[in-house]
Amino acid sequence: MTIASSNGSNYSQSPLISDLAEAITPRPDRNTHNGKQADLFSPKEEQMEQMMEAVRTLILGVGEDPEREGLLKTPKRAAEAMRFLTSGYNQSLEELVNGAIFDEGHNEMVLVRDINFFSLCEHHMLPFMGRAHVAYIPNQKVVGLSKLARIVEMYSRRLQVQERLTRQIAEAIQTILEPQGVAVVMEATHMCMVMRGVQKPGSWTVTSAMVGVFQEEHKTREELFNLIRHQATFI
Ligand SMILES: Nc1nc2c(ncn2[C@@H]2O[C@H](COP(=O)(O)OP(=O)(O)OP(=O)(O)O)[C@@H](O)[C@H]2O)c(=O)[nH]1
Ligand SMILES: [Zn+2]
Repeated sequence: MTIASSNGSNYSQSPLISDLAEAITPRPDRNTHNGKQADLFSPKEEQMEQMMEAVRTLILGVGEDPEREGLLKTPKRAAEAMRFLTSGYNQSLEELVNGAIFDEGHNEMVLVRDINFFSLCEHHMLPFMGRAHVAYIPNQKVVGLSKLARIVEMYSRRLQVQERLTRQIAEAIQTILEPQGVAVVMEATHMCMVMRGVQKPGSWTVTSAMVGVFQEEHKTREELFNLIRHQATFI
């Protein structure tokens, strides 16, 4: 059995080479200069301009003045922040794993507990955050431990619902390792339930996704939940 604990999110992200840019229809007025097609903006720059414009509209919408000194750079800052918070769209599982799969002949449970994550709920685009616990029972092959945290990071940095996020992490591990089983448990607090709406600070949502032996065997699930509950005293 292997247990690792992680505080997650301090590694750098992949460069932002945007797939999203392609999904946004180019604005002909921006691409035409003196009747000719001019490459004045790369898709990424154009997308950034559009996001900044949207933030200016929001600032106006709340009754503020986007020309006020303190708000002048806010559209740029907010657009860059949003890009970072959704940077998981620009990563792929293959790139992220980077071949770090090892044939160790290890067949006991591996658990990385307490992986911090931050995501955005797709309904309100407000943060939800908490801890992910990721376990699998190998079928000979193991993956580099940090890659489990990176998978959590990649799917978290998107517009999400917690249930889908939990399932996508489990499916990704199933895809890369074909293990005997995968379990993902996520505990999160949603700002859309805390700062607005029903306003319930202190509420935690727990979701799980169980695959293979974790789904089939009660004993294996029980072992997992004991390990998640167990407080580490050795660090
Ligand atoms: N299942 C699920 N629901 C979520 C998640 N994040 C936010 N929600 C919920 O999405 C629902 C959206 O409900 P709506 O009635 O369309 O929106 P709303 O009027 O803003 O809802 P309230 O939050 O109740 O004020 C709310 O119940 C949120 O709590 C999530 O990760 N999973
Ligand atoms: Zn929400």
